[in-house]
Amino acid sequence: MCTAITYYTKDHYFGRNLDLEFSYNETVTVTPKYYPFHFRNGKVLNHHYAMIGMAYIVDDFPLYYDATNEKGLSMAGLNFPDNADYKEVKEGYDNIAPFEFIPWILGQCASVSEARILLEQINLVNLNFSEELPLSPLHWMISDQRDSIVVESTKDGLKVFENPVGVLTNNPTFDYQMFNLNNYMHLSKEPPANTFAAELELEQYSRGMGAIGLPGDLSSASRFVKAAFTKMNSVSGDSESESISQFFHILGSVEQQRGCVHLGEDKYEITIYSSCCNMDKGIYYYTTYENNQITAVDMYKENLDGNTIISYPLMKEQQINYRNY
Ligand SMILES: C[C@H](CCC(=O)NCCS(=O)(=O)O)[C@H]1CC[C@H]2[C@@H]3CC[C@@H]4C[C@H](O)CC[C@]4(C)[C@H]3C[C@H](O)[C@]12C
Repeated sequence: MCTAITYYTKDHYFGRNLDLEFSYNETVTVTPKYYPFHFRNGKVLNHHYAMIGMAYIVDDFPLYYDATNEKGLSMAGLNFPDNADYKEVKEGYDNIAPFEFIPWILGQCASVSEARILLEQINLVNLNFSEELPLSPLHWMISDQRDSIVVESTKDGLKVFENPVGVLTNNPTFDYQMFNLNNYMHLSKEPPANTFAAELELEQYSRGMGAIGLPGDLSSASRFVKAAFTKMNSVSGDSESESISQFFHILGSVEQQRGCVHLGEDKYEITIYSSCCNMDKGIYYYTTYENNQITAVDMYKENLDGNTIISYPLMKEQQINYRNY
């Protein structure tokens, strides 16, 4: 499972937790403007927006999990098991495989409203990358500096939801996640008043009691509520340091600690990495399960007029700042 969020201060930020029990060899990947994207439907994008994000590179193709382009448009794929339904190739549509979806949108669109136009033409097809990399059931959050939408291809067809919360987790479908927030409208960052029974002398014995009932488990429906509450009530300064610190704390509220979600045998879900991309500056920050220090890659330090993919392996070991050695 995963959680993606946006967060806006002076600048705009987009990122996610990637939760899983294993990892491919994903790297922070910059695709410059002249890298030719060959799509399975025969189209080629020889010139497109550059992008930075987390990708697993196979046969010189960047399989992006999440990315941000030069305009700040950002997109992340999150697991959507049993609900995702990809279609047969359809005449008259842009037939795009799920693994091509991020390059297709981020390569060509500068904003969510431009993405909406391409989405009207899109048919997500059931085409895998290779025998070894089968189709993954995904849904996507697409965000810019103002808006967020969620795209889900299910048995009912392709749906695009407005996402006023700027949060996405996994199952069930997005309309449920939004409706479910109604159940929590009584939660508050303020101390509670006694509305339980006037004759009882109930007491506020601790800070934080206004949000008693906020889910704390790691299911996707619960993470959606927890992340939404944390993000919507978030307060931080607007400097780069304050903004990204706050961002990682919001993601931290729904991170997976090894041991709490058992997947059989000796397998456990963990938050493999957490990312935070400054959409305006093209800087991709991340931490990993065993490296709490933030590492960053700045897209604009690369030659974006090039045609070959640039890839930075993840720093996965703790960088401890020993003070008396
Ligand atoms: C597994 C991840 C979602 C995390 C998650 O939610 N895990 C909980 C599982 S559960 O919900 O608890 O069951 C997703 C998110 C993005 C995905 C890649 C997208 C590109 C590419 C697409 C190809 O088709 C297959 C290989 C490919 C590299 C994909 C592998 C994998 O699928 C990735 C990493």
